[in-house]
Amino acid sequence: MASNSMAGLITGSNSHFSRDSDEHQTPPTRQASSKTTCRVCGDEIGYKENGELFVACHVCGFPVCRPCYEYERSEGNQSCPQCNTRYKRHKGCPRVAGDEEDNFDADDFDDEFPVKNHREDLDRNHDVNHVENGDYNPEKLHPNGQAFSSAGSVAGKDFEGDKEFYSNAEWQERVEKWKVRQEKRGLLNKEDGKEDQGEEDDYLLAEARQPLWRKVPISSSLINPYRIVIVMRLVILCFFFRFRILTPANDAYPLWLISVICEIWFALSWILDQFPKWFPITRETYLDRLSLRFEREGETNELAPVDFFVSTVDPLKEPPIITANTVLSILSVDYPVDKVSCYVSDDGASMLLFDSLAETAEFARRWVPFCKKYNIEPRAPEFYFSQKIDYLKDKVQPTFVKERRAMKREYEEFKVKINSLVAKAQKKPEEGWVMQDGTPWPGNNTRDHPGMIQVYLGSAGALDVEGKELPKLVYISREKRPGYPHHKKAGAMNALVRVSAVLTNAPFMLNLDCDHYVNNSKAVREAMCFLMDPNLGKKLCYVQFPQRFDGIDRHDRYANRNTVFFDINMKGLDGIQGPVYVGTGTVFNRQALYGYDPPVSEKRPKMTCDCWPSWCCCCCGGSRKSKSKKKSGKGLFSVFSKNKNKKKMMGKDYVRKGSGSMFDLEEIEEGLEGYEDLEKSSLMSQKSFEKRFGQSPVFIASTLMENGGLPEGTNSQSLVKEAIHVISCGYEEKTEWGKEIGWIYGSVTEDILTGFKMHCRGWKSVYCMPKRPAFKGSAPINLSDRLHQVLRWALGSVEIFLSRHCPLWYGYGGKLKYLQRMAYTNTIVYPWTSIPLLAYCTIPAVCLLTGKFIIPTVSTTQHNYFLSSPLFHIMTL
Ligand SMILES: O=c1ccn([C@@H]2O[C@H](COP(=O)(O)OP(=O)(O)O[C@H]3O[C@H](CO)[C@@H](O)[C@H](O)[C@H]3O)[C@@H](O)[C@H]2O)c(=O)[nH]1
Ligand SMILES: [Mn+2]
Ligand SMILES: [Zn+2]
Ligand SMILES: [Zn+2]
Repeated sequence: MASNSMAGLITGSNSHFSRDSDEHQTPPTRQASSKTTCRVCGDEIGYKENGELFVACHVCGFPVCRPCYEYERSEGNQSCPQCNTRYKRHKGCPRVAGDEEDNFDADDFDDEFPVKNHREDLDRNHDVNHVENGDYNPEKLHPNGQAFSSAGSVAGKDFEGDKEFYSNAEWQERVEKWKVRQEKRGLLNKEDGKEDQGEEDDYLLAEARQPLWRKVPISSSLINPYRIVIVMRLVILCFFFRFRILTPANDAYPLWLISVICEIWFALSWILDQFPKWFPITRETYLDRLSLRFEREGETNELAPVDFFVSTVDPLKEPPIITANTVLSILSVDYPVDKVSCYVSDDGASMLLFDSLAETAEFARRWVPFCKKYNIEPRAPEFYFSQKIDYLKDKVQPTFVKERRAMKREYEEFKVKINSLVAKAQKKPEEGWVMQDGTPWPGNNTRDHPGMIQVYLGSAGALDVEGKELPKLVYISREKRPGYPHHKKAGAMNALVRVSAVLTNAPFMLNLDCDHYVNNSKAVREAMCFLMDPNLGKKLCYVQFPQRFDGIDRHDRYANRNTVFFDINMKGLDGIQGPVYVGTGTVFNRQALYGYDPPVSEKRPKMTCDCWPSWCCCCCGGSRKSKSKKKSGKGLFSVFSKNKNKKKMMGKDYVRKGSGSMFDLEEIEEGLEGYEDLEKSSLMSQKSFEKRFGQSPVFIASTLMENGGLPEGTNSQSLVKEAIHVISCGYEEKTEWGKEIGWIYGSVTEDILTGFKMHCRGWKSVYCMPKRPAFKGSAPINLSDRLHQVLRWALGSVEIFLSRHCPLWYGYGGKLKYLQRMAYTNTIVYPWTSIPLLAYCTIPAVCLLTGKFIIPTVSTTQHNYFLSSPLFHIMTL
């Protein structure tokens, strides 16, 4: 089954080394060193009764004097001028209206934070204040790094009482590193500005600890009029129905009944549409803080790796040059190269795409360094070169113009090569396609072919022209056999999930359609501001970006832009449980796709089915045994490998050909002695894991690596073999793929279903709208394509409506918020509105033909109801 007959199968090794990143260095301007003057009025900041400096904001420590602080709390907008955090009440301060809200001020996720986090936040503030006052000094650390000496305490509390916080391993580690670096610095510049340097560092450290994102509420003066109009319209609707029901048309009773039913349906669908828009929010991210926190100078880069998925199916409808542009824009994203991998799924098994990718990889060796050197946007060459802007404007490098011209020429050459490949691919030769090395192309029959994988670039592959590493690029065509359902895009994505788990296993994955390129090279960083947030991140299943399009005519003839949906509905959902998944431009949390529940307080994720209330969850098995939880991926991995020979006894016809012994058992078994108990439990859980994830020990081991990464003791050759195994067409049989985990099957709008499943489990999602659109796609710009698309979406909704996943009755007892359920219901019942709409439109014609009228002659007041309803409809659209 497995084919590795392909020419030049290159595999990337998995060594991760960090690179000094010099492109993201924008240290914010330093604050004035004076910590005792008020930054609002310039007065001296006083001291408290107990002789300590007054601190207004416990989050950023922005220096503000007491009178200004009190003015701000009573008269102003009640929050810190720097970080916008709501001011907390100080001891001995007069109570101000709104104080009782203090517990609810931070954000909507606040109520779910474990109590400990609140404490952490508080304690962190101390330390920030410390920093702000120039007293922060790691030298004062207790040898065990657990407590500060209380001598320098300025924040009004004694540090001795707050030891728990400093036992936080992460923080400890950070301080430790910081200390080391500080010492190094000290050696380097002994005489000059050691103090200065320290202060600068203090400031950066404080800045890095500030929140990575902020919720920006939409001002009530803007949103309240809308709410009022909605309520008014609701009231008018009630009057309207009262009137309609009390005045039946006796001579045309059936007609009247139909029209009232239609009207009730319209009213209901209007309610479904309006109410999820009640609490819209927007969010702001702070990329510089992300960089300060995770990309410290002289330390390993701690940003989380991301696997990019691109799906393609038909090289004729989705031209290879477009796919190539998408791939190029991914390879050149502004992110550490060793943390980016790009997986291209080819459901069309086309040699054209295969060859185009080889060319693309070659071109990327010149394109990527060019993008990074001149920081250009967008990094998809086709769209970059067709921009009609003055590209000379803010460019200072003298070489830019020359290099740009050269690059443009090279891109044109590249395009010519791709076009000639396309031209060659127009007519399939009788004997099928033959690869460059003379072997026949395995995918000659697109419905019956083996799985194919080809790895380009990456650390073991080609370097760019400047000798730097490039992200890994992987071509994948999953196995297709007659009789095996392939489940379209959902099936392709699940294959990608498994291949990427085996080859790179990044904790986050970005999913793009082949016609959606990265328009903002910092998009992944934007997503990381949420996903790497220590509190929010663990609860997020994905970050959704709006879908934006190129090449739509000025009047948006076919309503491709979907402004109401992407700029209003989605923001509304963001204020509830999170935006729906729209199929592209989404960064996923890998754990969420594996069907786990979001972590509850301290506990590790557990698995439950959400098809029934929680009392039945014991039947689903698969919950992880507590013993195995603490094990590293390496250990569990070896447990599975060890039990390989037991598989036949378990009644499964699991035979893998030619995979041989992939892992050095002797070596990884070390340290397992004395874990009899563990072995038993993991044997049991192994079975349930296989039922869930399928029979790949490597894949199962990878699911246990909570922060991603590959288990130790693997080699890339055997990993590629395993990758071929996990994309075989029978792999998903008798597993939960597509049912409970990964992309969910059963609808052509698999995206709605997939997002819905995760929200039902209690995950949240976030809507991220950077100023520069993160991704851009090409929308169908001819009528028939657009109609097909809209029809397909409607059919997809109907499929969900008729499936067991219908939001009307699925997942009660779970954690789906009711407004969220309303929104999902709206997205799947809308196609049905066409029926009452049709009926309603024919009623007047029937009335005219039969001469019977369903509306009695109306008085002036009744007339007003009729008039006001459409009026309000226009207003609340
Ligand atoms: O068998 C298939 C069929 C489709 N695709 C890919 O799926 C994506 C979306 O398909 P397309 O035909 O372009 O659908 P659209 O209606 O344009 O896409 C929107 O609607 C889809 C269904 O809701 C979502 O999956 C998409 O992400 C979203 O952009 C494309 O990248 C395809 O290459 C496959 O990989 N395999
Ligand atoms: Mn599309
Ligand atoms: Zn002041
Ligand atoms: Zn502040």
